[in-house]
Amino acid sequence: MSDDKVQTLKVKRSSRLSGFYRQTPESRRTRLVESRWLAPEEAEACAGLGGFDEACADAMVENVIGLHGLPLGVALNFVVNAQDRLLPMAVEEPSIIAAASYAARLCAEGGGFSVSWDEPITTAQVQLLEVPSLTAAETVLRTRAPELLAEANACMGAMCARGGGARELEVRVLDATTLVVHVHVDTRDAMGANLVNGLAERMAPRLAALTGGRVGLKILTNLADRRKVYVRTTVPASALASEGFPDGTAVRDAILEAQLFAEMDPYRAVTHNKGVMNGVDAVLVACGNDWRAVEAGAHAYAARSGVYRPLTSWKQGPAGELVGLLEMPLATSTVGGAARSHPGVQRALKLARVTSAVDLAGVAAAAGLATNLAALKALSTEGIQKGHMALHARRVAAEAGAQGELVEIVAERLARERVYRPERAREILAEEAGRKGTVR
Ligand SMILES: CC(C)(COP(=O)([O-])OP(=O)([O-])OC[C@H]1O[C@@H](n2cnc3c(N)ncnc32)[C@H](O)[C@@H]1OP(=O)([O-])[O-])[C@@H](O)C(=O)NCCC(=O)NCCSC(=O)C[C@@](C)(O)CC(=O)[O-]
Ligand SMILES: NC(=O)C1=CN([C@@H]2O[C@H](COP(=O)(O)OP(=O)(O)OC[C@H]3O[C@@H](n4cnc5c(N)ncnc54)[C@H](O)[C@@H]3O)[C@@H](O)[C@H]2O)C=CC1
Repeated sequence: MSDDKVQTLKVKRSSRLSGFYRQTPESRRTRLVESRWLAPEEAEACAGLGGFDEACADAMVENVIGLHGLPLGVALNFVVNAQDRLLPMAVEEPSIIAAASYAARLCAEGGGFSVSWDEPITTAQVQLLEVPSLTAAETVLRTRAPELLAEANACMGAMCARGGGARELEVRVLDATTLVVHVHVDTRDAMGANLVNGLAERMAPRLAALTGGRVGLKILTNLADRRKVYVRTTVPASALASEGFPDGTAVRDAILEAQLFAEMDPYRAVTHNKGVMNGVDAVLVACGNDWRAVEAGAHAYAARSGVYRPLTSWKQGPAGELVGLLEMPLATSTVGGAARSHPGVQRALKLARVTSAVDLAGVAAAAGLATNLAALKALSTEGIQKGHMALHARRVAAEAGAQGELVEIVAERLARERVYRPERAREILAEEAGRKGTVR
């Protein structure tokens, strides 16, 4: 066994880092080193732009004129499949990381998150138009499927050697003369977009020759419904009690009502799902994944019945507990894409102890179930404004010109007054700066 593995077994890292949010970024990094989540040099490398520079950026996209930063935080308290995890989150919106950490703490009281997943299948679509006989085309494709899959695998030896490869060929009829051929490929730790797009282009002429059709588009589908992730969590009703809401069962019932609202009304379901994507996207962005692909797939999946529905479901369990489930397509990667070219991505994956693409999908989905729970709990009790705006107040204070400890002082006063206007922030700042004799 490697030294690293022995170390991992000896040191059980906790994701509960009490008081973390009251620390400075620098002392938080030190804390991650002390608690053995990061090596000292990794923690140091997180500072600033984390080693991301113009040369990296210029190699990544086109027409680069500079860099664009986002805050990188960590969500605490996650226990996923009985293992403590810290989740890196890159996001511009205040209160999401706090919400994820808060809900993960509630879920930890019921044992955390149980996560499972499908094989990492990415699907290529080859469109065939003007097919003379759909019946004959379907028959020939089904008969030749083993041979076509073998040919597909012959052009991706390295992927097959990793345990991936083409798994199934599916034929779908779109109209009287149009077929689409799906090639389902296990792409292991890659999202697999470039791989299956290349495969679709290679296979298309042969598919056209076999069916007599004309080749149309050749591209993956982002409705990755063969690549789903499943998360379950349980929160004891007693854990839901909070200041001003001492009856946890009443909070649970209010969350169940909120769930019903989302099930009955697509206008509400969209916002409900935005609360899920708050957590999912923040983890995906930190880990350099294609969140647009995941977003597109998630919403198509939410509407698969013909009506847009919530991605999560909250129910009452047999012992009165709150049981939450999330099922969604989640095509992730730990190789390829930005993983190669962005130094922060490798660090984020390491901090989260991500072992594979499906593992990343599992923790991102756990984050999504958590942010959904936090939002529903806030909405069902004190309302979203109190917690969210209290954190938003820090941004208002900073925008008004507050620096250092004055950010917290001004933000606290804004939150107490429940007024978040920039002019009020400037007034408070002038008072506080005057009181401290501080030049801002
Ligand atoms: C914001 C909280 C967590 C406060 O909630 P609270 O009850 O005031 O928190 P607390 O002081 O009791 O602390 C509980 C834990 O929360 C975390 N926490 C607490 N404060 C911080 C902080 N400053 N920074 C980092 N973490 C924080 C931290 O983990 C802490 O545990 P501790 O470490 O003390 O043991 C709560 O009000 C909440 O979850 N609100 C929901 C916020 C939210 O969903 N924001 C997203 C923006 S709104 C939106 O986009 C989605 C929405 C709402 O439209 C979706 C929908 O409609 O369904
Ligand atoms: N509609 C969409 O979603 C589209 C997305 N894209 C973009 O394509 C990129 C993702 O495509 P990929 O093919 O995943 O990336 P990629 O082209 O960087 O390929 C990843 C490669 O890594 C190699 N690899 C090394 N170790 C591996 C392992 N353990 N498991 C699997 N592969 C391993 C394989 O050769 C694999 O093909 C993203 O940047 C995405 O934004 C591109 C076109 C369309």
